[in-house]
Amino acid sequence: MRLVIGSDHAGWPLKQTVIDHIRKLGHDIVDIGSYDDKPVDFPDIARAVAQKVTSGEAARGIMVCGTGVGASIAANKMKGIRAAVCHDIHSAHQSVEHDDVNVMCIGAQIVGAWLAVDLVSSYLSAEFSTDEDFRRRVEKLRVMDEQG
Ligand SMILES: O=C[C@H](O)[C@H](O)[C@H](O)COP(=O)(O)O
Repeated sequence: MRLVIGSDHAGWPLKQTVIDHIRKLGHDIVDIGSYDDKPVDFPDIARAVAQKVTSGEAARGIMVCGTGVGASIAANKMKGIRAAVCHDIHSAHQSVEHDDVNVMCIGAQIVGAWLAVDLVSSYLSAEFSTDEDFRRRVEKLRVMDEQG
């Protein structure tokens, strides 16, 4: 899978661990920054991650900020994005299976490296269900994106 990852300064320390893990899993990942602890605004990075996903350049995205919350709010402002903070394994895979989440957000101040890589593995191995209930609900999300 081709992926995109971004972080703000608070997420940056965890980001490289996540990237290394994703590469070991055999995925192709583009790192759009940030690249150090210099303060940056998470909406700018989340927007860039979202654009890579909505353009089709990446199948899914990952954002790492302090809590994952700001990143998910920002990414969800972008049409076509279904972003979620996932700090437990069940949410990491069910968010894809039921909700077709395409940007997973992680808080580097909340989870450690071991949990982060397990979250990412769960997220990447999950597929959107073919169940018509879940398809109908995600279609309603798409309509909300279009019409409010
Ligand atoms: O939801 C927002 C994120 O957790 C940010 O990473 C956080 O607000 C950054 O805070 P600071 O600029 O104090 O490091």
